[in-house]
Amino acid sequence: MTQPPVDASSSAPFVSVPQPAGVPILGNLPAFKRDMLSALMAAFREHGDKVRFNLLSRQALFLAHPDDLNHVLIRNNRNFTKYTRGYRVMRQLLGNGLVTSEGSFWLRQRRIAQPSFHQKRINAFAETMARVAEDRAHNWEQLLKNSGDGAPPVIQLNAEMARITLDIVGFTLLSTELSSHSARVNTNLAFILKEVTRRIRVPWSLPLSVPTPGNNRVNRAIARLDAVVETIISRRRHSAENPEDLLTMLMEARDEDSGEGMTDAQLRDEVMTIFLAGFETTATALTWTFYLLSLHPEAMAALHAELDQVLEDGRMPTLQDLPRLEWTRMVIEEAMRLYPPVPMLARTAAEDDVIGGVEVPAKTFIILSPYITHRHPAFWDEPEVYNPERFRDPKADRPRFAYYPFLGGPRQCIGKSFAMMEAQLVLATLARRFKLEHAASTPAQLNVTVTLGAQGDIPMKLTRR
Ligand code: HEM
Repeated sequence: MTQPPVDASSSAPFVSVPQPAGVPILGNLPAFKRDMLSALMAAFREHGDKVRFNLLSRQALFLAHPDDLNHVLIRNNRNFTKYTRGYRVMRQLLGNGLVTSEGSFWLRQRRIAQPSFHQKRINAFAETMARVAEDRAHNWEQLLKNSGDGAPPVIQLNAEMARITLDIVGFTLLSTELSSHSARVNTNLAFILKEVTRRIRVPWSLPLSVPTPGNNRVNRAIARLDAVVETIISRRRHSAENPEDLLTMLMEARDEDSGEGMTDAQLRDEVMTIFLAGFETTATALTWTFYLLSLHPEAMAALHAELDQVLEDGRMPTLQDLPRLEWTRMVIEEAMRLYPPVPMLARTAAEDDVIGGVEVPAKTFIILSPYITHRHPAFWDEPEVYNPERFRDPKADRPRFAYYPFLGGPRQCIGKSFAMMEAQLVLATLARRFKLEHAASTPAQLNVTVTLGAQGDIPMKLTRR
């Protein structure tokens, strides 16, 4: 379902877009502060594809229709920048790396990083990805052995997945073993992402330099992550080895004009970004994939049947197996439809524009949400129902932005192919040997920060297949 063609001369003024009722002065800000994703969903259900919000002094426009997403992310992408409050807070807390930077500086950094993500390069990571998952599988075997004939051991799913994906990013992109830092990176990053979200939702917050107890806690978490990043960089600087990885590319990059390399601070920000973007997201995708499989035994049985057929004699999966691990791909894609690891994104309109027939003034804050568009009833039958079959045909007749867990356009996730290959290999490696059953009596609750995690963690009973 596409929207009627736009005739700019007959476009509707911005104020004609429906707006949910808010409170005096603060407008819709309190509803956002309480639960932004639910506020967006309620507004979408009531008002449809475009909803206007009043956020204290700023006007925001939420867009759910794939045509409008195409306009913002591709057609007129240059007009939609990351100069938003959210990215500013992320920049303060996590630095000015690939995710948060803008303009010619971003483009230069993206060009430096791009070769590390070429398909050929990524293909060479397949073995490492499967091996890291296999190492974790040995650990799970040990847990099962230790439990003997007693109650099956219970693992914390997200922590397990984060450990695996952090190690994969470490070995493949930084040639560094990171699992010993896993708990520290996980805890501190989770805390910082929560803080980023809190700061975005309040009208103002004190700069980090003001030593309040809250700021001190944030600064300590940043310092702990910094210490891990600094160890990685300084070890490399003092090492005789020069592996062909992303870290080397970043360290050897020279400015075309000045011939200068990146400053230590910039290098730190890029490595921190790889932490932020490269492991938490894939861990979240795998967590929801396993969780949903545990709630849908028929989907789990289909997965096991596929793995038994493709990985004869229970061998480890390889790069060559990926095209035949079709159901494995489909359950991951359906999990990312229902629980996209990045549930909401924002942009700022640099200049006046017309989006889907509506005049949008410069400085309007634009809100996008894969979580909501992935449930758009015009593009998804029974959107709340778990059904991996939707993804059997990769060329299914859907508009480009009906499904966009990795975004699209120039700012599309640089790690898209890396992440899909990693998720398929990790899921195949683990699911061919184990069955995970949800071990809590109540369903997992969402924890919405920059990413879409579960509150607490998701306990899973571990058994051998
Ligand atoms: C399932 C896993 C993943 C999902 C769903 C995901 C999703 C996304 C999304 C939605 C964005 C756009 C963010 C924005 O506009 O602010 C993004 C950007 C990015 N992602 Fe991913 N990502 C995943 C895995 C990865 C991995 C494995 C890496 C690296 C190893 C990575 C590195 C990046 C980087 C560097 C950017 C910024 C790109 C740029 O603006 O040039 N991501 N990702």
